[in-house]
Amino acid sequence: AAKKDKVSKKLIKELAPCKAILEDLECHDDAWPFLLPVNTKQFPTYKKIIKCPMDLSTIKKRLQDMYYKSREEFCTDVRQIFNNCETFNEDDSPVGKAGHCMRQFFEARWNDLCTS
Ligand SMILES: Cc1ncccc1N[C@@H](C)c1ccc2c(c1)OCCO2
Repeated sequence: AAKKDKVSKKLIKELAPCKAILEDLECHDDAWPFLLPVNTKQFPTYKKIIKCPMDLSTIKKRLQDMYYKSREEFCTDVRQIFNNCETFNEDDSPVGKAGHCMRQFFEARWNDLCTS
């Protein structure tokens, strides 16, 4: 039991900063395209083109459900949002530009975390 407690304490320590980063992403001016899963009725080709849909509300739920076993798993899901955005949207489209801006914001926050 002691070993397990050590692991879960480490995990809470690791994932607490991820929750803070997620909250900052959610309230960013350019977060609007990424707050909820892309509506595949509104974008019928999305499901065909994007194999791993991801959005901020899904990541929030996964954090709450203790789905992530490490900080890296959280980071991979966030990057999935921006990779999907680049695949589906033109760079100079409103959504494409928002994706590049949000990715830059995230990677800077992620670096702070990893160098803190
Ligand atoms: C991130 C993303 N990638 C591809 C397609 C959509 C989206 N986001 C949705 C919310 C979205 C983004 C932009 C919209 C929209 C919905 O509905 C209509 C007008 O513009």
